Amino acid sequence: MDIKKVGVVGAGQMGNGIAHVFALAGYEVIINDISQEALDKAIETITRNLDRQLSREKITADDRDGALARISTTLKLEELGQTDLVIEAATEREDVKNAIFERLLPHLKPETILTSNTSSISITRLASRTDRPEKFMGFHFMNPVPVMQLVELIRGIATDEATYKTLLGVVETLGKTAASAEDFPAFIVNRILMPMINEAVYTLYEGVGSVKSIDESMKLGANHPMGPLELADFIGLDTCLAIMNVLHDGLADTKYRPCPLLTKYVEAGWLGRKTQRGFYDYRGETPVPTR
Ligand SMILES: CC(=O)CC(=O)SCCNC(=O)CCNC(=O)[C@H](O)C(C)(C)COP(=O)(O)OP(=O)(O)OC[C@H]1O[C@@H](n2cnc3c(N)ncnc32)[C@H](O)[C@@H]1OP(=O)(O)O
Ligand SMILES: NC(=O)C1=CN([C@@H]2O[C@H](COP(=O)(O)OP(=O)(O)OC[C@H]3O[C@@H](n4cnc5c(N)ncnc54)[C@H](OP(=O)(O)O)[C@@H]3O)[C@@H](O)[C@H]2O)C=CC1
Repeated sequence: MDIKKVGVVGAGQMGNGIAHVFALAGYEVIINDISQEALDKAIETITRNLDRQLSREKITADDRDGALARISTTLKLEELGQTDLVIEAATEREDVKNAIFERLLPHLKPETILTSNTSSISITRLASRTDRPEKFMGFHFMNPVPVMQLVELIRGIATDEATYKTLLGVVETLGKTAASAEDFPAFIVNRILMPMINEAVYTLYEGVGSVKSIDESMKLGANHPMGPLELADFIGLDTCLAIMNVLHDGLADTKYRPCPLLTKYVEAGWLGRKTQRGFYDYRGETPVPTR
């Protein structure tokens, strides 16, 4: 199938990154969100990140202007009706995603491929609630999308070969690398990454180390580009907790139990960078550890 027009649902950090890379690769992109403020912020962020790529000579001014001209935004989900591919990148909650698909489906062309950027939720279960499980896939980008090379492709039990091949081709046009993962809780990257982050939170909770010493240890001792707590703040603590809950429920093993301290931060609304407070406080000039 020839993909030209792409719809992105959810204008958060993943939605804006996904819109950015598709527009830069020449696709027409329409972004939907429930909040006008989120849509405005997404355009602002995309512009800033394109400018950054321009200043580092990764792209030309024409590339930047072309990409921005190919992106539009809407509060009306039905305006995604004429797209060839939809990527749902809204909040990591199954009820939110199901409600989006339910409202969107009556407006979609029958041949449109429907995907979710979910970090952890069963693709088979999400697909089964739609009218096109054979044209439904997990399309999992990594954060920050313009920088990270990997895209995980997750086939549900009913996904057909044509859909998989189309998305493989799309990943190639983005200049990224696809890895196939089976449809089990949190797929590959988060099955491995999230228990590490959760363990870092336990290490903090049990007083083995401070925020600073835990992050420094993993950066300088294991060569990670970010410490695990800094990375958790970057991903979003609500998303980290949601993924741990999917692992815990889906694999029924106590080794995946979310750390109570992670739960407490989420209960406080301290979700990391996106709310300016998490394991670090980002409200000043430089991030300050909160413990
Ligand atoms: C939760 C899930 O479901 C799955 C996930 O995504 S898990 C999260 C996966 N992501 C990670 O693990 C990220 C780990 N962190 C990193 O790799 C790095 O810290 C980082 C790439 C984010 C930043 O790197 P850094 O060296 O500290 O910062 P910085 O020098 O500003 O940026 C590095 C490059 O990326 C570019 N960049 C950073 N963010 C960018 C963005 N949002 N858009 C465009 N370019 C960006 C910079 O321009 C810079 O480019 P050059 O190499 O050409 O100079
Ligand atoms: N953060 C990460 O590192 C990664 C996240 N993901 C996945 O991507 C998805 C999005 O995550 P992320 O971008 O971080 O989350 P954010 O919280 O940054 O953004 C989510 C956006 O979706 C919006 N939204 C909520 N409900 C709806 C709806 N019904 N219709 C349209 N938009 C809606 C939110 O609006 P509002 O704020 O008003 O609620 C918000 O703007 C999740 O499934 C997550 O698991 C995948 C890879 C990496």
